[in-house]
Amino acid sequence: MATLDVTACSRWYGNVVAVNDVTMTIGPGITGLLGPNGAGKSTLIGMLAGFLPPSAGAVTLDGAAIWKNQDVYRAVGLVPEREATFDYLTGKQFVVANAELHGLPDPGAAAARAIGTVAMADAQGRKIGEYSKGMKQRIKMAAALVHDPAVLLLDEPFNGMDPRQRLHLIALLRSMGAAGRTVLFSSHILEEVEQLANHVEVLVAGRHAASGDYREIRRLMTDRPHQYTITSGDNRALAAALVADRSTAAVSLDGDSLRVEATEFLHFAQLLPRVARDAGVRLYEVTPVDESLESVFSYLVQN
Ligand SMILES: Nc1ncnc2c1ncn2[C@@H]1O[C@H](COP(=O)(O)OP(=O)(O)OP(=O)(O)O)[C@@H](O)[C@H]1O
Repeated sequence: MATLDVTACSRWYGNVVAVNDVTMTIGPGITGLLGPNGAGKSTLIGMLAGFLPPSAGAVTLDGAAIWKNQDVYRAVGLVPEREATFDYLTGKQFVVANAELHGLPDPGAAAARAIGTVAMADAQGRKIGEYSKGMKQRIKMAAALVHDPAVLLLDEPFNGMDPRQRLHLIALLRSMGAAGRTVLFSSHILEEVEQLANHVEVLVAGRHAASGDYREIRRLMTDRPHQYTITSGDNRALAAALVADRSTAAVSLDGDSLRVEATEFLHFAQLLPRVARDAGVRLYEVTPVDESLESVFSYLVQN
C-alpha cells in the first residue's frame, strides 16, 4: 500500500510562497487535488514526484523521504501538465526511452504493456508531433506507467481534452484506483473532481483549505452564506415573510428585485417556495449571486 505523507511542508521560490505549511495524507484510491490557478498544486505535485525539494517540512512515501531517493522514484509515475514532449520521437520510442531510463529488464515489453493500457497501440508508430492533445496526454501517461508505479501523479490531466478523451481517461484512472494504486490528480474544475475522486484535498493560495470526501467538501461549499436576487409579484410582501426566518441573514429591496442573503443553503431552498406560496406571492426569478469557484475557494480559506 503506497501512502504519501506531506508534513508541515512549505516550498518557496524567492519571495513567493507557493506551498505554505501543508499537511495531508494521500492513500490508495483516487484523490483529487482541487484549487484555483496559482494555488500551488503543481508545486506540491513536483515535490511528491521528487522533482523539487521542500523548503521546509517533509514529503514521504511510506515513511521514506522522496527527494533524491531513487527507490521512491521507481514507485512514482508523473504525468506533467506541460505539453512539451519529444515531438520528433514516435510514441513507442518515447515510452521505450522511459523504460530504459528506469533500467527495466525488458524495455520493449514494458512499453508495449503501458501503450496497451492507454489504448495507443494503433498510433504508437507515429511521431508525437502529429498527435492530438488527447493522444499526447495518453502517451505521457504510458511513459508514466511504464515502470508499473504504485503511485500515479497527474497535473491537470483533463486540460484541453474533448468529452470522449475525458471519458476514456476517467475510466482509465478509475481502473487504476480500483487496482489499489495511489492516484492523485490536480484540477481547478469542481465537476472533474466530483466525477472521479473518492477523496478531495483543497489548496488555495498555497494553503490547505479543506479535506474530505466529495460530499463533505460540497457541504462546506453549500453551507456558506449564499446571496440571491429574486424577482416576484410582490417583493415587499416576500421580504417581510422571509425576514422572519432564521436562515435569512439579510434582505434588501434593490430596484425591481430583492436581495437576500441566506445562511443555510438547503433550508433556504425549501423555505423560499413555501413562504412565497403562503404569502400568495408569485416567484418570477431566483438567481444566485457570486457563485464563482473563486468565491467558494476564498470562503473556504477564510474559515
Ligand atoms: N519556478 C517558479 N519560480 C517562481 N515562482 C513560481 C515558480 N513556480 C511556481 N511559482 C509560483 O508559485 C505559485 C504556485 O504555483 P503553482 O504552479 O504550483 O500553482 P498551481 O496551483 O499549479 O497553478 P496552475 O494551475 O496555474 O499551474 C504561483 O504564485 C506561481 O507563480
